[in-house]
Amino acid sequence: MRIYPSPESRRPSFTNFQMEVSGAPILVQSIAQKDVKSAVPPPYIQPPENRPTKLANENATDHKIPTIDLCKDKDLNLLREEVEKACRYWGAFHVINHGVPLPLLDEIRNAGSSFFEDLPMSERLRYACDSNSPASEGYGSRMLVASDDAVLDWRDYFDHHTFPISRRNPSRWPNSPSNYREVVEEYSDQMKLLAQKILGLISTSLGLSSSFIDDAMGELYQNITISYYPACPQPELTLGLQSHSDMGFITLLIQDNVAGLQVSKDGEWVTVDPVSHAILVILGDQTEIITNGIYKSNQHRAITNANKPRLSVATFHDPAKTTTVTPAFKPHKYHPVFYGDYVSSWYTKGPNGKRNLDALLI
Ligand SMILES: O=C(O)CCC(=O)C(=O)O
Ligand SMILES: [Fe+2]
Repeated sequence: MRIYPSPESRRPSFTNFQMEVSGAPILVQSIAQKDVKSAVPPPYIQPPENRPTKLANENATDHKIPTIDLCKDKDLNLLREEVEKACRYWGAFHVINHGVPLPLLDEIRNAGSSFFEDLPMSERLRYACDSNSPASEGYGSRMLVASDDAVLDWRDYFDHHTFPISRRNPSRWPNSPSNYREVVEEYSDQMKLLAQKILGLISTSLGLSSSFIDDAMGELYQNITISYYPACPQPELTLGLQSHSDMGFITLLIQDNVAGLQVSKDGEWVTVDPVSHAILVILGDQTEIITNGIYKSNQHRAITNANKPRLSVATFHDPAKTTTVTPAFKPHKYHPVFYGDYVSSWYTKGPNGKRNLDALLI
């Protein structure tokens, strides 16, 4: 459980800090570039119990996250068994031979790094998201809006709304490099296909029909978030992204060659080695609910490092806010969840590990 500092020892709130530095939107990139060379500002300092105890890799166990080969001629029973094991024991796994063209993985990583590294800040700010509404599209840094006391993540991001097609408006995305919008659209379509394939495997691995989860999800809502973690002068005090599980059904994530993503396994943090051609599948909270807890959503976080910036691309697959998700097996271990309420609660309270999901346990 997170221990909040007593009021007297509280760090300056984000709002005060914001005023101190001129009222402009606060992006970690601008802080990392000019204001801070040797110390991070107080709003980014994690309480001691949340700090990474040692730096990159050193505190990770030698567990390795499972890798599942999705090659076409694979025996279907073997494939389901591998999926079952990975979902039951990890809630996250790499897939290879996934059918997504490999050059596309590099193209979206390159498009992202070009936005964060090649464009001047004034240009990037033309795409600033609305920092007063959660999950708004565009360039931003702050994930949560409700609490001024939340410790801030050492991360900036660009969020794209990609499905349903009615939400997709490429003119709101950068157009440099010149293929940026095209790459994001193509990547979005490919991720949707892969997510549906994997949700089918997850369903059949539990004896459900292959369209069971897809049908329960209803209209698919997909967001693509490119996260950029600038090098951080004090990685031992900060997190790139605090510990959380993803809210929806399934997240497909790729990273660059800088390690930083850690998944929780049996109470320990395990660093996910970057594998450039692999895609990481992360089970979200709705998958835990619909499988009645047979499969657990994966708790994960990102750490920072002092030497290099890091980039990841996460593609989230969620139900509509009007959808209710109910466990597929009885007796139910979770209350049915009205997804819109779940999202509001997540953004109001913050993730803090898996507390929002724990609140639904019967
Ligand atoms: O950057 C990463 O590797 C993790 C990103 C993530 O967990 C998220 O955006 O939900
Ligand atoms: Fe996540």
